[in-house]
Amino acid sequence: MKNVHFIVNPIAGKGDSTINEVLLSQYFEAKHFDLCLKISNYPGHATELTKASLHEGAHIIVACGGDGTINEVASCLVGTDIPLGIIPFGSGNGLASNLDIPKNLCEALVLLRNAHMTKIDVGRMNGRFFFSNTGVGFDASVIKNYESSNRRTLSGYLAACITSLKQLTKPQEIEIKANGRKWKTNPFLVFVSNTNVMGYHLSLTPQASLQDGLLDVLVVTKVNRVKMLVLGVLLLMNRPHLLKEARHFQTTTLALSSLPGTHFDSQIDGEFHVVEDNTIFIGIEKKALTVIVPEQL
Ligand SMILES: Nc1ncnc2c1ncn2[C@@H]1O[C@H](COP(=O)(O)OP(=O)(O)OP(=O)(O)O)[C@@H](O)[C@H]1O
Repeated sequence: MKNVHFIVNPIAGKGDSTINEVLLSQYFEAKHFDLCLKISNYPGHATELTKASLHEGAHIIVACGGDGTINEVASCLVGTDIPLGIIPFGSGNGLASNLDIPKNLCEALVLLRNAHMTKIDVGRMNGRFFFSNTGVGFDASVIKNYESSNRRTLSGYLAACITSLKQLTKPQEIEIKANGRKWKTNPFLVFVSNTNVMGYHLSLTPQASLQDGLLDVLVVTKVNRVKMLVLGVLLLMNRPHLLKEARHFQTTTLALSSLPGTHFDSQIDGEFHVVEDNTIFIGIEKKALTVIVPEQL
């Protein structure tokens, strides 16, 4: 008998998920599977529910939501043998897109039932895990505006980009250390990714792989508004690295530091996060999470 626990974020995406016990029982026969469906009632609740599921002996834990919900659930599974299942109910669904997990609920349930597994890398930013991406600068500002707009759609995301452009101030100078080198720059954004999609099928790092043990980093130095528009167009074409001011590299560690007394606004897997410090250390844990994926992956 396999215990499969589903943790559902009811507000993810359009907030219209139709998952229920009756539907699940059509895919998971009662003689082989013991199912448990839990609903997240507030931010952070999915983490508490996942920890409880681990104590209750779950064999598989399924995050039903977007990258934020996956982050809350998967952070409890890193380094364990308990596989993460994903039902992509989110808006952007960066990790699910990279893993080719279908958005269609029935197809995603068939995939879970087949339970083909693989291991993926996990990013860590100052002790917090990320599975898709993290970033500072313009990227964090967009997520801050996106969250406050309460419109978790592509048009809401684009509107947040425009608001962030209007609010743009002179970027602070930071020091970046990676691959044994260090340099100072005033970046428009520093984006660090484990996945080749950041959400909505858009990508700042189309060459990234979930299984190469490397972080893909895109640093865009100070740019004027025209260049920002060019970056926006290149982003829509998934070719942001073609911008002259964009520098892409791969690394296993990355350290960012700003002047003493300052702090970083960041985003982790699409959720706004204030780093109460002037240093950020980002690393990668190779193949530290087991995930249920399509057989051909
Ligand atoms: N009942 C709830 N009410 C309000 N917020 C919740 C609730 N349950 C979870 N959350 C929070 O909702 C946030 C957004 O969830 P999630 O990222 O899964 O959806 P999304 O933003 O639509 O998808 P994506 O990140 O893929 O764009 C998460 O930060 C999570 O902490």
